[in-house]
Amino acid sequence: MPITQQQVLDALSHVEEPDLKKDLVTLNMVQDIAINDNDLSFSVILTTPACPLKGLIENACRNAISHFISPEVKVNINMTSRVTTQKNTGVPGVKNIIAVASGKGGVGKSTVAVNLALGLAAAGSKVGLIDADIYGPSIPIMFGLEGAKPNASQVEGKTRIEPVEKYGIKLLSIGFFTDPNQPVPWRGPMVSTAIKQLFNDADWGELDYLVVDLPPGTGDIHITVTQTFPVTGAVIVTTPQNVALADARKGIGMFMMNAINVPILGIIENMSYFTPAELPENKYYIFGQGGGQKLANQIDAPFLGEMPLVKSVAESGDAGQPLMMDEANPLRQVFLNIAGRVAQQVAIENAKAGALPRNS
Ligand SMILES: Nc1ncnc2c1ncn2[C@@H]1O[C@H](COP(=O)(O)OP(=O)(O)OP(=O)(O)O)[C@@H](O)[C@H]1O
Repeated sequence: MPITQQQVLDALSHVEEPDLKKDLVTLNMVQDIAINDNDLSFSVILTTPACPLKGLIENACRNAISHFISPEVKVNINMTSRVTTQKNTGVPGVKNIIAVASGKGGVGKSTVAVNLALGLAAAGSKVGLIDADIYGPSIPIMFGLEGAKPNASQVEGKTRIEPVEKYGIKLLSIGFFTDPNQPVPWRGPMVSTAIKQLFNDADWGELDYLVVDLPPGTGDIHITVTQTFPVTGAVIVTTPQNVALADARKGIGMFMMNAINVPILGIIENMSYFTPAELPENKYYIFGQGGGQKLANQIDAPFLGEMPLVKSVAESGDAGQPLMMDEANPLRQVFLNIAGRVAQQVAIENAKAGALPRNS
């Protein structure tokens, strides 16, 4: 008996998307079914190319075909993706805005923002990065782009800024428009206007994720960004010390305020432990252990991962070669995992708001 399309759909309706808690057929994630005698092929449309559940879902599909139709069927699955979006982000073509924030300065927020953006891009997403840290923009240095000046043109009387492209992502920093040797005495309204221009006057094209590196703490820029643009969620970076965790909690409190109401995608703990290069198996928890995880538990948010304190991280940032660009660096995998978890949380937030693969 030849296999029918309906049999395939019935079999795959037993496969649940673990995060979205619905079956693949209901979610319209199964497409392009083609049957040729005993050969079956179809596509599964995931919610992000960085999906950490890709292998698990593929296996579950194979098992379902084998169990509900026949183990003899030769199955070819094309695992592809369409990043979901829940609302107009206010920036044409941009599907999701991810804010990266911290309570304290110097905890590695920019390092995380840069490598998160590159990690999402490495998995195949279209990614942009805004350095909104108006008081200490560090992204030009981390990308080796000091002194870079983005092209700007006038289109129908409006300024159009071309984001700079490097390492496969598009980026803009407030630092491209200021003199790095001069302090910039910004007033509140000037800050607000400058930040909005990075979003509104730039030609971002089509982006799956626009990562925004916010300044540390809570202030004008946070309010401008969260109230002007519907941010999909915030990633909070902290170190394990109690002082850092206390400040991170304040930052989280701001995102949770009614007037702001930005979902927390999760906590990333940086500088979790120190590992000397000559003793890679040893972990020294010099700032205390488990603080980031505890904070995540307290606010009922996911713990997205921990990053050790490693000399190569600081060196790569200073050299303008982010660690994600060094294929040999073992921390690269740590960031790919973190990027996968962040993308997963974005998809979950989008699904909560009713945005599923079929309608994004
Ligand atoms: N895991 C790490 N191991 C070693 N050095 C790190 C690590 N994370 C960050 N650093 C270094 O610490 C310094 C501060 O990091 P970064 O600029 O990312 O912090 P920040 O929180 O964005 O600071 P700011 O207060 O400027 O916003 C940088 O020199 C960076 O290279």
